[in-house]
Amino acid sequence: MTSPMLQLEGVVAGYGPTTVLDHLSLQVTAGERVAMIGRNGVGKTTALRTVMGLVPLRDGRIVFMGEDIGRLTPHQRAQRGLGYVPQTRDIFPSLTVEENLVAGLKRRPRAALDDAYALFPRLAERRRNGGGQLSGGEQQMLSVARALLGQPRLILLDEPLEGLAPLIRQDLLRVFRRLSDELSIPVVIVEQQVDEVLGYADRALVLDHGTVVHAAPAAELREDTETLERWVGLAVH
Ligand SMILES: Nc1ncnc2c1ncn2[C@@H]1O[C@H](COP(=O)(O)OP(=O)(O)OP(=O)(O)O)[C@@H](O)[C@H]1O
Repeated sequence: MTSPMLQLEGVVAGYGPTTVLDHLSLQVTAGERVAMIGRNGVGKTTALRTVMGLVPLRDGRIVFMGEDIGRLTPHQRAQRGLGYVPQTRDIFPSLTVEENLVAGLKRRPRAALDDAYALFPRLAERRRNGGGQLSGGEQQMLSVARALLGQPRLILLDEPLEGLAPLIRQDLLRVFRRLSDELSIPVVIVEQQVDEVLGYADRALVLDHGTVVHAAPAAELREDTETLERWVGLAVH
């Protein structure tokens, strides 16, 4: 079996007196697309933020590419190859699309922008527009493109489809597919659009009270209305 790229073992984390992640364990292997679903407030965002070091680890281990990263700063984790696209769309509204991308280049040559534009032709068309003038879908594309300029080895996406029209959601999912299919970048995606994300992912993890309560191939879970109703509170068809 391929060794996991990312491994969480008994992760405990929370805010103040509240424990949100309660011995969360999961693994992600190379090129995989993993969906994380569950009701509101079960800890999905907290799980991604804890992997990035934005919420401190209280117990357990986080291992990335064989290294225990649980005490590293968010910046160090990003340097190790963890990419993160937060729910809040991480862009500068007062800068143009191109300036936003340049800010994400770090020390990479400017030619790397061509890769971003190839992946998102819409951003090439809008390169001189201000970030704040973009549609929600375009802002999400910019946020993802910026994260990719950091050359992540694994990318964490927090509700990237939220508030977007169906056609834009499909556009984004097509790009996310290329990440794993063509670039072998595994994707962990938290999403409320359960039907669409299960159509996209290989494997699904259902969270409740900060731990995995169900794990299955995504296609299988998509048909499993009983499990979805029980843990996610909705039927997808
Ligand atoms: N900064 C914070 N300070 C205190 N409590 C927080 C903070 N962020 C989240 N929480 C609480 O932690 C719990 C888990 O939140 P989290 O955002 O991880 O859940 P989620 O599964 O991502 O939910 P949603 O689907 O609504 O985004 C919730 O009860 C939430 O109110």
